[in-house]
Amino acid sequence: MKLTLSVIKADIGSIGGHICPSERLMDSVHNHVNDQSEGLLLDYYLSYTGDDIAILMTHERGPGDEKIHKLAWDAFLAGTEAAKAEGLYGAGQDLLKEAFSGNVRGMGPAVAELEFDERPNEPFLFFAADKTDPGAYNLPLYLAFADPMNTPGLMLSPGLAAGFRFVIMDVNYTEADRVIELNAPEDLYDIATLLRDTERYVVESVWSRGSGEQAAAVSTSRLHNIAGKYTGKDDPVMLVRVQKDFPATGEILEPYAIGPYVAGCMRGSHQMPLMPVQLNSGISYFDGPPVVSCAAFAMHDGKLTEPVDVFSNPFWNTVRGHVADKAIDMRRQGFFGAAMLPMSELEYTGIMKKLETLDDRFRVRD
Ligand SMILES: O=C(COP(=O)(O)O)[C@@H](O)[C@H](O)[C@H](O)COP(=O)(O)O
Repeated sequence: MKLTLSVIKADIGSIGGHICPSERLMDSVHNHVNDQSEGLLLDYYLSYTGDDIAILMTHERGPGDEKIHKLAWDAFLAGTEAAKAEGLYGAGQDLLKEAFSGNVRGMGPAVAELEFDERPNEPFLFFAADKTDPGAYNLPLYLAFADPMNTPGLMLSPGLAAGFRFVIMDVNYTEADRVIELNAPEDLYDIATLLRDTERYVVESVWSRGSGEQAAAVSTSRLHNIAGKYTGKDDPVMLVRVQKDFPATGEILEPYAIGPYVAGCMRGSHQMPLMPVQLNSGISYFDGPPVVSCAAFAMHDGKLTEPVDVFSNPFWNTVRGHVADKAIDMRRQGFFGAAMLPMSELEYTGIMKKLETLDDRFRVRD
């Protein structure tokens, strides 16, 4: 029987603006998952990153399973009630549809799922980001799975020698899922050509070409495609299997030391550096900076070990310092130039209305 790892996350309310869920909210989601897990889940783990709550679940029911997705949806509904009772900001924000219809995809919550035959030892990483969108993982995944400057395993390990297949989604296409499959290393320049455009092309999954096994799964939902207006950034989750036929944990983590500029932060409309943070960290400076957390696990027969908080290692304090410096530098230029996203990507419609009004006031000189 294959095992499935499902992570489903949502922003359903926060203390003090969009910064962090309350204890009562976390408890209500936890209680619901705990009460409903029997006979469905092998194990689960709950955490938050910024104001997003993620439910990581292990089970044998395969990706997209109605009962698993409903369990998470109902847990978020229970949490929303707790959020309303406490007057939290944005209660139920990511639950964009009235009624559950078989699967949370397209309903607001973000989903990433992996199905595999469990190895005798099964190490994997669970990433969660806030105040940014799924394109934030493009660079770390490219470097970890396709660049020997980052991942010496591509040169040194026979298990990685055949390279990796990237499945990339065009997230601006709203009619259906539009994807392309490209192979590293042969298609490297084509992969780079797409992944540089983080707002349109997003890595959905990565596969080992040697074993055929799936290495990574990323949530690719775009909330504004579902809601038709800004309802918060997409705040992506990701699962990555590591070691042996996959990159080592350290090779997956190395790119996060760059603190690359990503879309998001204040009002989802800025370019700010991505800060690796500890598990269960809130948001602060300029509704940001965009943050990413990572929990490392091992599992056996679907039972999870305790999480290891990889970005709590002292090494990452220096990185956080660099990222904070980059963030403050960028904020010095306010709305100017690269500090804000291009007009087409601005998450608030107010500026578009303003431009229309100003357009009427333009006149062509004789
Ligand atoms: O990006 C933000 C929230 O994102 P999130 O929902 O947490 O993904 C914030 O910067 C808000 O846009 C900002 O605080 C204004 O919020 P509103 O007053 O419009 O709710």
